[in-house]
Amino acid sequence: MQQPIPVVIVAGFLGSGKTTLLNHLLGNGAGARVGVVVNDFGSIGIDAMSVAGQVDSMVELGNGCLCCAVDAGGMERMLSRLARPGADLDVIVVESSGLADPRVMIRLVLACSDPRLSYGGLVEVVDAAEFETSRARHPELEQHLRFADLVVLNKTDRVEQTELDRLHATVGELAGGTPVLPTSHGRVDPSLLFEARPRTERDDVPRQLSFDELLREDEHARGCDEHMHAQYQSVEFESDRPLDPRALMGFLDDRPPGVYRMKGFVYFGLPGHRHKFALHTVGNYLRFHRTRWESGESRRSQLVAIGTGIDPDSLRERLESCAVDEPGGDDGLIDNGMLSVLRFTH
Ligand SMILES: Nc1nc2c(ncn2[C@@H]2O[C@H](COP(=O)(O)OP(=O)(O)OP(=O)(O)O)[C@@H](O)[C@H]2O)c(=O)[nH]1
Repeated sequence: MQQPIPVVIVAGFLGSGKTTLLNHLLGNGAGARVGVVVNDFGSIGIDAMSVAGQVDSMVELGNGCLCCAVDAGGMERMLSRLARPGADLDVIVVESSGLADPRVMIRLVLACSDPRLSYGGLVEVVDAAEFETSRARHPELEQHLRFADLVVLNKTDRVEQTELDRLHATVGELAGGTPVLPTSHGRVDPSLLFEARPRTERDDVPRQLSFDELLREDEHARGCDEHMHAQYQSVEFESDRPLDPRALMGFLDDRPPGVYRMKGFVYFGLPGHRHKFALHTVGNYLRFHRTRWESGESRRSQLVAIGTGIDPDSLRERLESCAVDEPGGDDGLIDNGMLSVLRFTH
């Protein structure tokens, strides 16, 4: 019989770099056929749009956290669909939402009885620049490290070397001996992940909580209220009208309180700047990336804001006020506002 397809879970807090890592794997997999399950917390599938086109086979689950929106049967159906004969996948990567509980994700994969599938390990992505702030707010993030088979300490370019060394040690300690790989932009050698042995097979690594304990723990039965995502909300905004760059930058400089993460695509519609601009904010971090519109894709902006205590109406109102009928307006200024966007564009 053929070897079962390993199912690797990629988890990590909001904006830590999971999609970036996934895209790196897809682009550098040395010919490996990769199937993907993507899960967005918001109802607009920004992550799915960010990986589409590169992946051999994808299942998308939007509007809810995989760990609560899907039961074991649902997970098995999704994975079995990807593992269908003919798809000939080498690995399936499940990218969980930034608010999912990795323990639940592991349990869902382990509960699959399809012999074509096997659990391939948990990769926990940590944002080096935001970790200390995030774990102060969500101490459960420390626990998540303990279930990882590999911790990717991402965004090392955003911290000083001495701080990085300190973080590396702290994360390593919290992860209880699991390897910690410092990197930037998710540039992890794919062979590390596709060959990662699942935790069930590893007896040499000190653990604070055994795998059986993890499985026995019925924390999820206590309900979703105790998960991080119960505290979080997502607010979606879409517009067919172009957004004025100066107005949008004004909004981004003064983001509504409670917004931790924003992502999506922006259409400015200005001459020379008609690309699809991907927007990401994580904490104070702000970046645009130029991407391409698919052929036939309508030129529009789609944004998702994720955070706590956001007033959805006022957020949408403020974004709506950035939309214009005619890009560029007629103020006669040479700088049409794009300079401030381009300063944050990579
Ligand atoms: N400076 C820097 N930016 C990074 C790095 N890795 C990812 N980013 C950026 O961080 C932002 C968020 O990255 P994503 O890969 O979308 O993060 P994510 O974990 O998938 O986000 P959610 O799915 O919303 O939880 C994007 O702008 C990335 O380009 C890195 O190593 N360094």
